[in-house]
Amino acid sequence: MAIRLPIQFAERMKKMLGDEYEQFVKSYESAPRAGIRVNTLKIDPASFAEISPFPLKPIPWCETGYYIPAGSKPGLTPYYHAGLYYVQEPSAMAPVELLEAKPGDHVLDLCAAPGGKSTQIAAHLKGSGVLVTNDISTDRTKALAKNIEMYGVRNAVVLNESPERIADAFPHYFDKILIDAPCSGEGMFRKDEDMVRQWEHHSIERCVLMQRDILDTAARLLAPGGRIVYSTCTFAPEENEAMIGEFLRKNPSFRVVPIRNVSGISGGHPEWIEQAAAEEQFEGLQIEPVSQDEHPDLYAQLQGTGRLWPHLVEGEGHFVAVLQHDGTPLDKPADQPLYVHSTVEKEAAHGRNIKSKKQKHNEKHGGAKHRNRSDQMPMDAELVFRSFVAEQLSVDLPGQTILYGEKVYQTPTQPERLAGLRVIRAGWFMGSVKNGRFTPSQALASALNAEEVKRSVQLIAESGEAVKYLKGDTLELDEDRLVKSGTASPKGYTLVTVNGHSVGWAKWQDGRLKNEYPAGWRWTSV
Ligand SMILES: C[S@@+](CC[C@H](N)C(=O)[O-])C[C@H]1O[C@@H](n2cnc3c(N)ncnc32)[C@H](O)[C@@H]1O
Repeated sequence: MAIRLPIQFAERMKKMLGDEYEQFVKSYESAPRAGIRVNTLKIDPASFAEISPFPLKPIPWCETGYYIPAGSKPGLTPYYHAGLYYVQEPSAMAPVELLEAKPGDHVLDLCAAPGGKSTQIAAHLKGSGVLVTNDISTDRTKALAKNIEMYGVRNAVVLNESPERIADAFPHYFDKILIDAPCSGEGMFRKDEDMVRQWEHHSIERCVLMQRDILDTAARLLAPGGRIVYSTCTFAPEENEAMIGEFLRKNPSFRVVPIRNVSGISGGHPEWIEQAAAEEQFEGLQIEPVSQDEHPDLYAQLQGTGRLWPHLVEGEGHFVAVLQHDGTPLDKPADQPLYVHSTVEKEAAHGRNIKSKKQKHNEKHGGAKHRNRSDQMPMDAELVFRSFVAEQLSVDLPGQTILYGEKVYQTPTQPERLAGLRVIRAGWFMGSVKNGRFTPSQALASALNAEEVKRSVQLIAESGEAVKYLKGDTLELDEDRLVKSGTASPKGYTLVTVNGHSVGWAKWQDGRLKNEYPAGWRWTSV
């Protein structure tokens, strides 16, 4: 066998799987399956298939997901830098498909870093509605923010918070909540052998306590009639069926939506809770077994949760449960006065608004849904930003414009909700105003397309010039390569695209394209 599985894990899996165990353990002899998910915010799957650097084979449970051959190096192509796809473990693509987020929804991804599932949710929202994406780890939130920006998401707020503090600021606000819970990671053994070594330290008990807290808090964040999808990449029933059983007992206004007819997804196993409880595996965790005789309805619901197995599908393994609220009133109305934390964080304290003409008109004439208590953004900063937009862009900016320090954002939510929270991105980051000048951000470039700017230049992936740009080089470039709208001068910020897909900014002058691609984003391999 290629991987030495922890003995305790192997013994437990043998008891759980019985005759199927041999097949399960054999799956560890083959290589993990690699997958990508096409970013439909930037390209449709059929158009991507025409330019894909590797052969694509559809993943049955995700319309935009594809297997790619082992050893494909998907992180080393200009299209990766253009955010045309996300490299994602295939079974991890299932939960978001079951969340059924649609344009206009308010969606929360509570445990989101590094952003695989958040970028998938954003694709379902198609730029409309609100995505609040959060992770408790400060370090991992940096990767989350970068991925949100690389994938061209315009309607996301990125937080680095505890679920409790988000629940204080957004009580019963979300139509859909994803909990991709921290877990003991048993489904990661084949992909990352380090996870085998870490398994002993990632005790199931510790994970159960975290998962319980997160699930309890999610119920305070959901709007009546909303949906929670809970997922893990582990096989332990304590973290899966037992966790959902406990949640349903505490929250009778929720029911499991059975996962049926989704190719590759098998049913949940409530009998494993009883089996494990009988063997006292739950000592100290206070998880009650679910018996088919005594709790037939709960038992049947847990059978409707889903499992992806490495010996049954091409993927590493996942658990997923869809929890639907019945719409009865929850404890607090969704539009109750906003809670404002007493310790307002430095950045949030500086959150000030630039009001659009429409917002100002609404406020004057009493038509605004929401009045802002923050200070007005200084007129000079507003003018600087607005004149950049007028001179350089041809786009309707979504949401409300706000200033955090020097940084300008278009936020999809009410800025007051963010006061006191650790905000990593208050919305789509436009750029910074400093000394009377506006510098556009990388996030602005990666979410725009060539039709939305006054000046763009197309670099060709196959010619090598795209890689040169991505490495930070200055390019020699004739003026006639610039695509300008109307009477725009050739000088100034130019959107750089790779075969038509935006990657960053540059400035053209006298036959040279000065590189504005940020150092932290550059292509570093030779
Ligand atoms: C399985 S990973 C998430 C992977 C991510 N959903 C994706 O698709 O890229 C679980 C994440 O939960 C975060 N986490 C752990 N405890 C948390 C908590 N109490 N609240 C929010 N996030 C938490 C961890 O930092 C980790 O990034």
